[in-house]
Amino acid sequence: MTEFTLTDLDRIIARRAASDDAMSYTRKLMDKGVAKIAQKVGEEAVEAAIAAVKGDRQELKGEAADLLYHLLVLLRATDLSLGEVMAELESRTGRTGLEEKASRPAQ
Ligand SMILES: N=c1c2ncn([C@@H]3O[C@H](COP(=O)(O)OP(=O)(O)OP(=O)(O)O)[C@@H](O)[C@H]3O)c2ncn1[C@@H]1O[C@H](COP(=O)(O)O)[C@@H](O)[C@H]1O
Repeated sequence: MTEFTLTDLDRIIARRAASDDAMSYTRKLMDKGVAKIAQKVGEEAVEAAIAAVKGDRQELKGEAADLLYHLLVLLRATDLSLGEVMAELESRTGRTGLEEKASRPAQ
């Protein structure tokens, strides 16, 4: 199990989005704007769904990675942070962060 997280990827994306490296796919996507990034998210979501229905787990893994990467780029392009989305997900658990941490077994 890798320790690499969406937060780690989000930090990489932030650095690349702020760079002026013409070779950066992230930078190029940001330059194309929200509509193009949103289109990529839609395409990757459909490709992931098709892979799942086909039962192709290897393909689903790749498409899911593409989807998460493009979704994080979309959040950045729209000034919505990953933290805000995680807070929304946390609120749906009916718990506050403090309660969740308190209920975890001691390490
Ligand atoms: N996780 C990813 C990642 N996933 C997918 N992709 C790119 O997404 C693109 C999707 O390919 P497609 O064939 O669907 O798209 P395309 O034909 O190239 O482009 P369009 O014409 O459709 O816009 C590919 O070029 C992939 O390289 C990614 N590009 C970058 N990252 C991460 O972002 C980091 C920074 O990348 P750069 O910005 O390129 O330095 C990398 O180190 C990775 O960690």
